[in-house]
Amino acid sequence: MDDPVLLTGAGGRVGEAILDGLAEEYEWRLLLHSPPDGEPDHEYMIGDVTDDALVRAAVEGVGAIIHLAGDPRPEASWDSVLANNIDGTQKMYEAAVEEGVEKFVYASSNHAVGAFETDERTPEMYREDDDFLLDGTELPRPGNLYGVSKATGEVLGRYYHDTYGIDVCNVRIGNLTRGHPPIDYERGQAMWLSYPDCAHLHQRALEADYDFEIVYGISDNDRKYYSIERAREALGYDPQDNSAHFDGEEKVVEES
Ligand SMILES: NC(=O)C1=CN([C@@H]2O[C@H](COP(=O)(O)OP(=O)(O)OC[C@H]3O[C@@H](n4cnc5c(N)ncnc54)[C@H](O)[C@@H]3O)[C@@H](O)[C@H]2O)C=CC1
Ligand SMILES: O=C1O[C@H](COP(=O)(O)O)[C@@H](O)[C@H](O)[C@H]1O
Repeated sequence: MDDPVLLTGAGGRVGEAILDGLAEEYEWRLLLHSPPDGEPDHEYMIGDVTDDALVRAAVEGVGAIIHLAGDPRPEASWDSVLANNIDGTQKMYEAAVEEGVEKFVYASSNHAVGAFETDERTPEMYREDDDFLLDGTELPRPGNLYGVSKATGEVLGRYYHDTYGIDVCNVRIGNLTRGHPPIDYERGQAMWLSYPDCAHLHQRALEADYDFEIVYGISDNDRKYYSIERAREALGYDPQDNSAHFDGEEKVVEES
């Protein structure tokens, strides 16, 4: 990707993981919601993704967008996800197709399919010996309004891809934590995404050739109930981390 890459929600956790790993790999344009504490190392703009004029200015001249901005709280209200997640994503897509942006990488979520985790399946499905596996071909099944907003973002991508041809990669991100997997949280360990694997996955989403994809964004965890085969096949994703290699905060197995 030779053109600049727009990273929305750049001041958040996923943005931090991506910039940690890929700061030098691209010419970044960051979209921040509020003024940063220090001076960022990259070009940046400040504003809200529901602001048409700001969004158009942010998208001008970029070749790709990684769209992270939004309300990430599973308990977020309808008013919040309607504005920040759904309307904001639609405005990003509209500006992207008008500007001729090639690739749109969208931060979807495990919560788009959270209602597959029924009382009958849990907690067994979070364990290594259970064979329940979602692969991205299933219909969304959100368990909260935040999940509804993430599924809606995926459908917006389907529409803008089918109608305007923009390449779209929806990443159903699991549970991103820095350094080690969540502790005493089987579900979080099953869907752990390490910071380095997060950066690598987004790099592959910027570099690979595809049309419209839905992939799961997790590390190569033994416990997984999300398949990462589509991410491997379509993007060339090759995760290096596995929550089973940790005992609490300690890494107890080194990869060979
Ligand atoms: N952290 C995780 O484990 C997961 C994150 N995601 C998704 O990844 C994306 C980023 O999540 P995090 O980095 O964890 O959240 P975060 O809250 O750390 O970062 C989100 C950023 O977006 C900004 N933002 C929110 N509304 C905005 C608006 N209307 N206009 C402009 N900026 C706005 C916030 O100020 C914040 O800097 C979200 O879309 C979230 O749904 C999905 C699954 C898991
Ligand atoms: O979509 C998201 O999912 C992660 C993991 O969900 P959780 O219910 O196990 O916490 C969450 O941490 C993150 O904030 C959210 O955006």
